[in-house]
Amino acid sequence: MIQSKSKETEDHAYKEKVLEGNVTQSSVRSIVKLKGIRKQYNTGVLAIDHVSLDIQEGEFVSIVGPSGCGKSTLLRIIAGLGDYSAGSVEIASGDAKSKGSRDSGLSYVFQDATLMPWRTVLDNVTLPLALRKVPKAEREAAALEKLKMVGLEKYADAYPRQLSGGMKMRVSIARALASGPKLLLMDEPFGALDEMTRYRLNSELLHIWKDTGITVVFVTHNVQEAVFLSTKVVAMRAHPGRIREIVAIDHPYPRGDEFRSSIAFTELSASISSLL
Ligand SMILES: Nc1ncnc2c1ncn2[C@@H]1O[C@H](COP(=O)(O)OP(=O)(O)OP(=O)(O)O)[C@@H](O)[C@H]1O
Repeated sequence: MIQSKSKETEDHAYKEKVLEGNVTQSSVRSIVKLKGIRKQYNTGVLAIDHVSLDIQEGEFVSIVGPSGCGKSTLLRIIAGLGDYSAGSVEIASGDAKSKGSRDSGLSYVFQDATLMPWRTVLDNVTLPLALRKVPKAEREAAALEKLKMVGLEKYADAYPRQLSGGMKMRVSIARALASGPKLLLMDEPFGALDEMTRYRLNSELLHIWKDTGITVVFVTHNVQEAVFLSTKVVAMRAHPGRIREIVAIDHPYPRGDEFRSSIAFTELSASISSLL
């Protein structure tokens, strides 16, 4: 008898192949496909133009570029949170223009943790599931699992004011993961954190990425952060925002301090910085 593999097993196997750099053209599945995107705001500002980008399942893609080059505009378009003036957006099997983020299996993490101060950590993480009418026991179990993933299960009953900046961001990430998205969009999530905390959260994020098999699109000003995290770095230039170059970061995972202090890391960071 032929047994079909479960979706989870298939996703895991696929992810392992991506991590090993062992994905052939025929096994690659696009999760984000942007073609010729142009966005002109009604103020007349042409934020981005001619942006085409293909992101495969399981990738960790960072977008870097100078302030105002359209990174957030692009991320919002992928999320279905903002419209565009020309081009096409396909997210997995849908078009971001017609699908809200809640329906298309994606979550968004902002620079500010945006937690509700009157709700406990657990109640903040369960919120997206409560809005979807997921039963209480089920949503609390899912939230606790994600809090455990970010190392905060002991703080489930705490309030946001009792947490440090890094802990608040972990809660925000747990909340984004609670609905089990396939695609995680992150807009400068660690921009406000000190360097030590940022390094720690970078490593934790890579663990989560590996464990969940999720695809991540990550906006940052910080070229070193992009190189450390990513399978691929998208370097943008401004006025209007366009993709200057897409640089593959071939260094294997898991990545740690030895990668950060390597010559390859320094060279990649310098060559990407020179593009901006
Ligand atoms: N709602 C808006 N209305 C009008 N113009 C906007 C709006 N949002 C962004 N812009 C303009 O579009 C351009 C791109 O902005 P965007 O915020 O996407 O850039 P960014 O690369 O994310 O910048 P930063 O790194 O500073 O956050 C900028 O010139 C900005 O002023």
